Amino acid sequence: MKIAPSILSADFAHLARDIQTVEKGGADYIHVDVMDGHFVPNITFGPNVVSAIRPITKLPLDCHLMIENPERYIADFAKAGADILSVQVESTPHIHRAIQMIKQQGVKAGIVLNPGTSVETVRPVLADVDLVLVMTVNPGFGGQGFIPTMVEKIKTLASIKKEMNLSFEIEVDGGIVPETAKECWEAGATVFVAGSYVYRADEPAKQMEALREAVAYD
Ligand SMILES: O=C(CO)[C@H](O)[C@H](O)COP(=O)(O)O
Ligand SMILES: [Fe+2]
Repeated sequence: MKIAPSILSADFAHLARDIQTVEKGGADYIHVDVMDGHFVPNITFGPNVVSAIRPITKLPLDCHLMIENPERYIADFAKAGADILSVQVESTPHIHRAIQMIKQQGVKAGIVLNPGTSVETVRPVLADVDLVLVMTVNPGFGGQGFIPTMVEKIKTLASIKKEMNLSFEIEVDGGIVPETAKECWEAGATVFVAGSYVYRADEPAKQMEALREAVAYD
């Protein structure tokens, strides 16, 4: 499994410290939640913050764009140092074009499905992406409860992936704790975003270890 701590739950006054803590603790990616106050009712980081944190970690920056018409900012985020750029399929009428724009920047391309968006919607572009992120909460805020019906959706996606012989990662985001991580892993998820579970604790490294253990012993 890969663990991607979300800096949405970090202490913004000590972002460098909090990123380095999870890097030392064995994180695989740093998950950066970009929110514009339109697509979701919250505002967070822009490309300037991505370029500021780029030099302080070797980990890939996994940027989750929750912004309307993300095409406008793909080049900016790529130049800022994003390694994976994932766009919400509901945020643009031109998801295929957005994916191509991300790839032209030499960055890994991901697509994100809100809880109410079906996997069938993205079947025509699955062969073009490196990652599919299944939102397991409604996007906008950290600390929300996992939506249990998303497990079935992950299973459906994993079965289409197998049927089409594709190799994209299946990422889950929202309400990830050991119990939900285990369910998502068994359903076929491979990358686990965790914000509040990792950061709202005294020892983020121990939290990540607990996620790995939940998956290891089934
Ligand atoms: O995309 C997100 C919210 O829109 C965050 O990545 C997600 O909510 C992580 O937070 P938590 O693990 O606390 O649920
Ligand atoms: Fe996210």
